[in-house]
Amino acid sequence: MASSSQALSAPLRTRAPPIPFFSRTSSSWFPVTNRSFRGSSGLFSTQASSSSISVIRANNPEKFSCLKTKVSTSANMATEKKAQVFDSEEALSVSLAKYIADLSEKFIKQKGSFTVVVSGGSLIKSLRKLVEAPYVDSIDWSKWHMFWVDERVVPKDHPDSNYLLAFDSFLSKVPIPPGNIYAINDALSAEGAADDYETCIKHMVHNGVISTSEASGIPKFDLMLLGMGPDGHVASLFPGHPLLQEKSKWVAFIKESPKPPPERITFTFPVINSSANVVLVVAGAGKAHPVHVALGDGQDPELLPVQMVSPEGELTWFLDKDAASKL
Ligand SMILES: O=C1O[C@H](COP(=O)(O)O)[C@@H](O)[C@H](O)[C@H]1O
Repeated sequence: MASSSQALSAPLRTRAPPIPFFSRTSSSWFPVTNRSFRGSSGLFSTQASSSSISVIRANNPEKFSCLKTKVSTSANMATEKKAQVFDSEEALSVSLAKYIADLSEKFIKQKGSFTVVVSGGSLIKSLRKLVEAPYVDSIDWSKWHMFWVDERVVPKDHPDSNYLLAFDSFLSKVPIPPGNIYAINDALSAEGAADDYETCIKHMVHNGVISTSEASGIPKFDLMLLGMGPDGHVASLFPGHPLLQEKSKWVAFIKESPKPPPERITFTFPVINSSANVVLVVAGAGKAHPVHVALGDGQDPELLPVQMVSPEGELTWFLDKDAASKL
């Protein structure tokens, strides 16, 4: 990475690996031109409606059931939602690790790299089986490129940092090259950090590490691993917030997050919905309502952000039985 040699200006725990920052002063940025943003197409339509749901009992005894939902997002486009429901969060994390390892192998074979976006929160704990045998040894970590769907604007050694959370339970246990870990620049303001991260993404698109959607030119990550809050928020996109409608920025900032800390940066729906694969990992009874609204016939007075997740590629839900209890 052009800027990977730039030293961290913020204090970091000594055990944290050096991570690249993306500065506007770098001479290596290449502006992405001739790329059109997707307009108000059905891909991030807010009016998704279920057309068919089938529930299949899976063979795996640890797996409670498998549910497939075909969701129409516009007259001519459809995203198939797949949901797997597990008896326990433990069983969920075992199956999630295999799912990710299989995708890693497929993309590395196809294109020589694997671009993975993670959220913060409980998702990170559900990745724990990936850093155990057999995956810790079988995955080609050197080909991984890791990004964040959202980050809190706090120093990297702050307990609220999504980077620190991922570092402690995941990054510190696998040999992803430090230059392939794209954390935000925590020395900047929220606005500055969002701009800087978008510039980083453009650079990675330009150098071919991140693919783009043929339809829109928007970055198309190989895998986006999302959590969801009890209010149905994903990334730092909260119910009723104007950022839900952001269509031109790839990375936006928020200074008044309803969930602390208030200052954050986040990928926007055009980027989330360009992904080749989105996985929504949700566990716990406290999240049963938004799951019911997004996948079943539950109602909410307002459109939940999670209902707007409708990627070009595949959307797969990993649920434990408590989160799926209202389905
Ligand atoms: O604040 C955030 O919350 C969501 C959901 O977190 P969870 O602990 O309820 O799973 C998370 O996905 C996001 O990355 C984070 O910044």
